[in-house]
Amino acid sequence: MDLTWLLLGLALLLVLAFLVTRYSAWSVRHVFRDLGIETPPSSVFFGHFLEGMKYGIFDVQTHQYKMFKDKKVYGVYEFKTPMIVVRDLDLIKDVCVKHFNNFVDRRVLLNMEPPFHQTLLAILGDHWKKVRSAVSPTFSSGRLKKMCRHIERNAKSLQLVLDARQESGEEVELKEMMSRLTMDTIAGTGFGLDIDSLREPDNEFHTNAQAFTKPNLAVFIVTLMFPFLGKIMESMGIKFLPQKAADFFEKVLDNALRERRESENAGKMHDFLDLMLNAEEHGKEGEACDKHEGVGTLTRNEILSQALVFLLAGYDTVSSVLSFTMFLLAVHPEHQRLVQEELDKKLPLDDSIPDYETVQNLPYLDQCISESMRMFPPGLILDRVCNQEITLHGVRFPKGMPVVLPIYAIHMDPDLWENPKDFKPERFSPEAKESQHQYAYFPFGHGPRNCVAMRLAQLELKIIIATVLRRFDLTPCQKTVYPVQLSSWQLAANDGLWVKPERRATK
Ligand code: HEM
Repeated sequence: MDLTWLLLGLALLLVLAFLVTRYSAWSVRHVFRDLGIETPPSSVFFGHFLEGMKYGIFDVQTHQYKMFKDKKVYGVYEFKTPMIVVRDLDLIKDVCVKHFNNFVDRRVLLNMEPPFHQTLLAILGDHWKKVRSAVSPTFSSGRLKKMCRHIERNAKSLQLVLDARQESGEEVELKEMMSRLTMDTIAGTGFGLDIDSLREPDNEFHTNAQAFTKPNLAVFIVTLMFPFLGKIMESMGIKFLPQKAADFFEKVLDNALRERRESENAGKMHDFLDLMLNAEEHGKEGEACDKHEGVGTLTRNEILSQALVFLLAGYDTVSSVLSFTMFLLAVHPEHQRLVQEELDKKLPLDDSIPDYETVQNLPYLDQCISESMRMFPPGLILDRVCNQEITLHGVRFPKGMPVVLPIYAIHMDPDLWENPKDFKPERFSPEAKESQHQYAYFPFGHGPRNCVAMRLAQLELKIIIATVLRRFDLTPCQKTVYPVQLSSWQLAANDGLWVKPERRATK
């Protein structure tokens, strides 16, 4: 009898939750009508989410973008949340740069647990400004030069691994290999740690980082549908990100910070850790941000959060661009040859690893990397939230409205890029760039909230690709599948990115 009542109660609760959610979804259907913004047909309950499930995020983004070809913006519903998608490039400039103060924040759907809840990606307003100014100097030219030795060390390691593969005639799946390499590089550039997951398949650092790239999508979807259930699940220990991996990194980061504090090299390495320790001297955990003594002071949680985002934001992004660029060059040998000719001309004729100075002037390699990030940008969309109502180019952005900038669709727009599916590095030659709209290409975002580590990322990309292509020809192999079939949910090739390294005949 008790059980029957319990089940009945539960069923009633579910029906009630469904009705409330359905009603609240109905109650926002007028938003775009009131704003005079068109929106593709959608389900009241799911919004446009089901289309994403059915066709995948890439196709849905480009399809909706094409539907409103002559409009500055259009609207989409993520379940019941209305969001304005900006497709006009001048309006994108206004949102990201000219009227940045109205659009400082990103949407924070699911944040990490303390102590990692204050990453640059997630924090808001003045708090973000303070932390961003403390972190930005990490990527000055002087510091980047010092970080370079870690990139060079890992490039050497990659060279040895590729030597072995080519001797045994094995093919290489680039994404897997580049993920390991990137993790080793981040551990070095960020924390002064020497790890070698390239040659140690079960490296703990790498395994835990991998766990972070496979979050619990069910938690994410349920939170989108019923935000209140997200909080309940969290309190029950059902989390979006794996707690075991978070605990592992908290320990690693605390150890790295402690060892550095006690080391005689503290303050002399000029890397991210030094900078964070320097900022830590004045900050006290628990203080409200406005009570800090000024810009440049950080609490322990702020430091741990930035350290973790350094790991996470730099991992999948850099490894994706490395692997897609090398893959595209393998399937387009004519462009690979041009990169190699440039390397042969500009780099010393020995086996040394290219360094900070030597990769500064490799324009054709730059063009190939840019073209690869146009076709396969790791950040598919950017978002901002309007914090103060504003009307721009006749479009009213109400306070609190999420604003989406569809990077992938813009990079694939045939009106901006002729035959956008073709790999043509010539699009980024100095002459071609002059005729491009400055806001038609933004793999690192735009404006004050763009990628804080763009220069480090570009340095890593150039050193690693130059190291590989100086010594090897990358060629297609039996497992190579081109054109690339992207997964529906993330920037990943369904069939992998397979190539064969062959030692160059000329070297
Ligand atoms: C090719 C590699 C990379 C790409 C394509 C990339 C792309 C991006 C994009 C699109 C954004 C959002 C920008 C915006 O909203 O306007 C971003 C933000 C960010 N990225 Fe990167 N990123 C890369 C590498 C890295 C690396 C190596 C790190 C760290 C070491 C990093 C750390 C961050 C951080 C902390 C933010 C948030 C910045 C803020 O809100 O102030 N990224 N990145």
